[in-house]
Amino acid sequence: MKFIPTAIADAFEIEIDPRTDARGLFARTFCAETFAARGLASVYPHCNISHTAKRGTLRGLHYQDAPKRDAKLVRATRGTAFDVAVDLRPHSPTYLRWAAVELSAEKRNAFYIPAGCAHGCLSLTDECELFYQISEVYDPALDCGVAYDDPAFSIEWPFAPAFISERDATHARYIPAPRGTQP
Ligand SMILES: Cc1cn([C@H]2C[C@H](O)[C@@H](COP(=O)(O)OP(=O)(O)O[C@H]3O[C@H](C)C(=O)[C@H](O)[C@H]3O)O2)c(=O)[nH]c1=O
Repeated sequence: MKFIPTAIADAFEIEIDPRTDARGLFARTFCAETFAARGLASVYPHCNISHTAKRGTLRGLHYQDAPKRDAKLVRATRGTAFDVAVDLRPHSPTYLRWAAVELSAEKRNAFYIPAGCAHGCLSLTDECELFYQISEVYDPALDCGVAYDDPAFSIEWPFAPAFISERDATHARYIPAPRGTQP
C-alpha cells in the first residue's frame, strides 16, 4: 500500500501495490499492523456499502460526534466518486480545510478519513458503489452532518449535485470553534 498525504492532516489516499500475473492481480487493501504503526485506526467494527444509481448524487457530509467519533476507510467497488473530507478538529493545523480524492473501482484506491472529519461524496458515474470500513459502531444519536456548500469550508465540487437527500440539503450552517480548543 502507498499512503499519499492530502490537504488534511492524517488523511491519506491509499493506493494498492498490486501483484500481477497472467490471471490478473492480487493486492492488500488493509493491514492492521501498518495502520496502527502510522497512528491510524486499525480496528473497524462496522463495514458498510452504499449504492448510488445516478451520476451527480451527493451524500453527506456526515460524521459521528464525540464520544464515538469515527474514522472511515472508503473505497469505490463500482464506478467513480469525488470523495471529500472536511477537518472539524479545532486543534488540528488543517481545521476547516477540505481534501478530495477521486475513488474508482478501476484505480482500486481508498481514502482514509480520520476521526473528527466529516465525509461526503459526489457520484461521478451511474451505478456507483462505495465500501466503508468504520472505526466505531454506529450511534444514530451521534450522527451529525454539515452542508456540502457551507461557506465555512468552500468545497470545490466538480459540478453541482443533481440529487441530494432532504437531510443533506438542510444541514445547519457550521459555527467554527475557536482554534486550538479540544473537541
Ligand atoms: C451509517 C449508518 C446508517 N444507517 C441508516 C440510517 C439511514 O436510515 C440509512 C441511510 O443512512 P445515511 O442517510 O446516513 O446514508 P448516506 O446519506 O448514504 O450516508 C453515507 O454516506 C456518507 C457520505 C457518509 O459518510 C455516511 O457515513 C454514510 O452513512 O441507513 C444505519 O442503519 N447504520 C449505519 O451505520
